[in-house]
Amino acid sequence: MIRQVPVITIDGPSGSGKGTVAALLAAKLGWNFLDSGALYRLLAFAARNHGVDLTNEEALKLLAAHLDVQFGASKGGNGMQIVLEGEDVTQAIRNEQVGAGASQVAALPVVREALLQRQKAFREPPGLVADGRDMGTVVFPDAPLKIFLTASAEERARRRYLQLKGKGDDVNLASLLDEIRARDERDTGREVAPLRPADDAVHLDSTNLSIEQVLGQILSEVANRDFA
Ligand SMILES: Nc1ncnc2c1ncn2[C@@H]1O[C@H](COP(=O)(O)OP(=O)(O)OP(=O)(O)O)[C@@H](O)[C@H]1O
Ligand SMILES: Nc1ccn([C@H]2C[C@H](O)[C@@H](COP(=O)(O)O)O2)c(=O)n1
Repeated sequence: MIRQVPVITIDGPSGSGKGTVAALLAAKLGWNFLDSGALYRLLAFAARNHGVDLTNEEALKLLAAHLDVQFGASKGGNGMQIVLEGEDVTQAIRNEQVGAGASQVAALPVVREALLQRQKAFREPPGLVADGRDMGTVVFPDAPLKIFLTASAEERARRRYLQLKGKGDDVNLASLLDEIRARDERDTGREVAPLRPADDAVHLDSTNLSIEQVLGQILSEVANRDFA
């Protein structure tokens, strides 16, 4: 029997910590890493650069199909560098405005279809850790381990506040909580590939867990499975 390249999916709402934990897990296992949210963020960012309206489905479909992006190791070697049309946008795509735009374009079926193969192509030996909203339900439904990572909206807003404040951004906790709730509503309420746990997902609530504790619990799940 031919074995498929193994995939571990980590889905969940914004700020639950899935990106952080997925990157650490991929590094620990020596596997590839897909930050699928970055693709939607890149599309929203590129649309703004090209003056494309976020409701213009035809233009977005074209832009998504031809997105000129490279993912590589960051110069320090401890993260990912994202280059869009020759420009390093690693930090520029990480604000809440781009996140909201990403959530808006992600609700369009033509956009999701245009980005689907690009995501599947990350499935390369020896394995893949993929984080997002529909990794376990749509993109890699046969993944042998699926995690659904959550945390309370208040805790997620607090984390985002600390993260952005740490970068020197001028942020307001109440506004961040509103933005997180609005994004949750859009991501869970859309018709196509909504944020929801796969039927066979392992649920993890990280509200009262440190990053190390979350990683430890996922590694226990990995140890219980045969990924050879
Ligand atoms: N368990 C945790 N405890 C405390 N802080 C955490 C925890 N997990 C993640 N964080 C911090 O919360 C912030 C958001 O985490 P991260 O970007 O990984 O979330 P995310 O779910 O990938 O969000 P998004 O979907 O918006 O990209 C980061 O600053 C990260 O260091
Ligand atoms: N698999 C995915 C990943 C992301 N999105 C959308 C919804 C999010 O609000 C937005 C930004 O994602 P983030 O970088 O915050 O994880 O992109 C999606 O629909 N499906």
